[in-house]
Amino acid sequence: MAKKTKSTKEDKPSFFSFLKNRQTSTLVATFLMLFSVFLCVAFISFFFNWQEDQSTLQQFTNKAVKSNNLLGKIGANLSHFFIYKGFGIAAFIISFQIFLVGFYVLIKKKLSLIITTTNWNLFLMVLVALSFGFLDKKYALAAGIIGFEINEYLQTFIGKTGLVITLIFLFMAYAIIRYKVTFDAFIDRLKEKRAQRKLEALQEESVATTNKEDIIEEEKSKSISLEKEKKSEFELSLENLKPTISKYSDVSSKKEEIDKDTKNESEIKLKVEDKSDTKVNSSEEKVVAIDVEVSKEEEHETENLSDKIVKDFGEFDPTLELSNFKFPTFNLLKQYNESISIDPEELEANKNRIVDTLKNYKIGIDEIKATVGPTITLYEIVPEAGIRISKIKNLEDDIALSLSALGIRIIAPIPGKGTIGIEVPNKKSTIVSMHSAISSKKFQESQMELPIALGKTISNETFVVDLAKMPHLLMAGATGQGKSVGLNAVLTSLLYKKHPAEVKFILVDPKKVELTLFNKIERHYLAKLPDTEEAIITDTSKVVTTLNSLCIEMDNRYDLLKAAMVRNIKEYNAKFKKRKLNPNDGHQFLPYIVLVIDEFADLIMTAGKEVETPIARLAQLARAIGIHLIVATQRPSVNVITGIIKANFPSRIAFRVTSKIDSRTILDAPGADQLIGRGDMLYSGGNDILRIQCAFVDTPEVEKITDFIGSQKAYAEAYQLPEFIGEESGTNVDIDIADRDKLFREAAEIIVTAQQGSASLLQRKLKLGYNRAGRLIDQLEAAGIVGPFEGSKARQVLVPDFVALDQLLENEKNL
Ligand SMILES: Nc1ncnc2c1ncn2[C@@H]1O[C@H](COP(=O)(O)OP(=O)(O)OP(=O)(O)O)[C@@H](O)[C@H]1O
Repeated sequence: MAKKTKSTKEDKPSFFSFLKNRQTSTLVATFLMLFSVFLCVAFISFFFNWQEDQSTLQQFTNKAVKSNNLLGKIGANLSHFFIYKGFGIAAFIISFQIFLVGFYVLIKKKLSLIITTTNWNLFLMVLVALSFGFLDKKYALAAGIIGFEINEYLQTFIGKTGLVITLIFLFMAYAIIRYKVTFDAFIDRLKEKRAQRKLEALQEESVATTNKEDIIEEEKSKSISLEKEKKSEFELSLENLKPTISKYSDVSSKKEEIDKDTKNESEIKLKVEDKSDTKVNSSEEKVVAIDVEVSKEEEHETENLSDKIVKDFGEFDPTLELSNFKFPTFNLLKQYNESISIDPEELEANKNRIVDTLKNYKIGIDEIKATVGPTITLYEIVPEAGIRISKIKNLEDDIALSLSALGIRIIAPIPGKGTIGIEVPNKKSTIVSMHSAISSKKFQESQMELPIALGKTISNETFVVDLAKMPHLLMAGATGQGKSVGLNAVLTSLLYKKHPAEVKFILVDPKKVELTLFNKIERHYLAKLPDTEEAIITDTSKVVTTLNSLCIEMDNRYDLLKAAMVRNIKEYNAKFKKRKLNPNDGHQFLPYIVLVIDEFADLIMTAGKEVETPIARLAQLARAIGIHLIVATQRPSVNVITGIIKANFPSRIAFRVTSKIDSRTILDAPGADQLIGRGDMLYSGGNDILRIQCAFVDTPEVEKITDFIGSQKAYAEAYQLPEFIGEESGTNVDIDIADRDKLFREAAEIIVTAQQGSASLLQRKLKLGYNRAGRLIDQLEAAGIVGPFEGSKARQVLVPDFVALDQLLENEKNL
């Protein structure tokens, strides 16, 4: 059937079947090619003579009229028809196409190809005519009437710009569809050129190292593959009607050709590899190719979870809850006239007295220099050569007596200077205001953790110390010498520098009146025990509970530090801010806690060891976890400031005391008995003793500051300290299993896991109120899971693991 159809098709005489005859086809081809030459010549001649020939066009048959066109009247008329009336310059494409058709016929190209190229060239001709028509009218001949008219027509519809865009599109469409010009092809061509250049360069070098051969090989394969692509593209454009399979077979055959061609190029490599086979030159070493496999780099994450959280949410900001908190302003503090008045007469008189007195003891002076401070003037003496300092030191009291002035202190020698200092009080002392201390650059710019502006030194410099470094402070002084003012100066400094989120105070004030003003800032800055009304502690029994609670807080904080694997609160908070500690594991930002105890002697008198033990424990251990103690006392006797306390309070402040013994108790040195009072103090930070005039802050100023802070938005409640259950709350009563808390099992597991029997742990982990956590601990004790109450220490856990816990609870049920 198929066969039949085929034969009928073949039998039907085709329009172009005469071309099958080789003679006719050659004839037609020659005619077409010559005709195209004829047209081309006529067209060229037309451009030079068209104006003169215009009149001859109508008189085609008139022999008398001659045409200037090289090809006579026929040439002129044909040119007029194709160029003037037709497509202008683009008419040359017709001449070219006719030549091409003739050529294709001659070489027996397929008819389909002839038709396709003809169509494309006609399309191109219209496009070119259109483009020329776009030019000015004076170039009308370039576009021909058809080009011009189509142009005019289109311009009325899409305007000039529209036409330009359309033309660009049509030209691109022509190039893309006909020649397959694509962006990829363009890139490939560039690559091909580059590869070719590299190949040439490498060949020039002709260094036969294996490495380079590989590169050449690579480049070659690249160039081959590119060439392949190029060839196949070319095939496609010419024979785009060919079935795909034939195209592939072509490519493979071409590949072989290419391989042959490129054989020379790969000569360098072949030489190296063939060495062993040919054995032409035995002296040449055998090169064994080595296949190097580079192990893949392990992938690494550039950021961990905490970095990601910090990136997304920023660092943790502890001040966020009270982000609008405003620090107290300077104008809340009173300003005094603080310019130190130097009275030359006074200076001269004092100098003479010093010189005369020393002369009495046969001590000659080489030099004397005076430094005037706010309360005292320091006279620095350089004794004559040969005078032993110990002599002056021994005469200290006598000299002071001879100078017959209150508050004289002799420093022999001034540490690090080799001079002798004699401090003589000024007749007119100057008040050092808290304003000047707080507003000083030194304080404002300090980067300390807990900066305190204590006052001014003899050289009138603001004295700023870091409480966090102290780490605890002992303050002593007889009544009315400026202790309370000193405490207020410490607290005020911290209020001016630290956000409520960063520091919390626990204030113990047995006198009940000194620190009451700070009640106003309870929810900002104070810490207190749960379920207590007043944050400021005035009751001795509560002091004991608070101290023990603080010990629990200390233990809890140490646990947190341990879990966070850091050594101190600063590192811990930095880690927490960087979101490296998970709040779900109980981690939280830890504020510094400053415990201030006024009238410590009173406490020791009433509570004795009960107070001393936790204070000593805190003083010994609390520095790393941000709990700092400031203890003030009127009576610095040895039974108040015991050895164990003294040992843990390296920083001490002594206001004026009544006896040398007291001075020795507090400072381990005399001098405090020689002070003049009213804030005149000695500060010992370990080795040196400095004389400082304490900054003066009056009660109305403190009131203004606390009012200023108190009027601002506060936290919902004061900072909660962990509850401490006194011994009396420990229970031995058996609690009925049925009455147990629902969370009993969970609580037991937490306690066993942590191996630490504390109510605060349960509070944290189970998010419970203190009372419920306390009850749970009682129940756990009754069940024999935790041991009895042990004071400030966490209870012992009696069950080592879950297996033992399960067993214990199972046994209970069977009872
Ligand atoms: N730094 C100072 N500058 C000037 N005057 C001061 C200074 N410190 C204290 N004073 C004066 O001394 C008086 C008593 O001070 P303060 O109340 O601090 O004494 P105190 O040691 O606390 O006494 P007490 O132990 O009896 O409470 C103040 O009212 C003030 O006039």
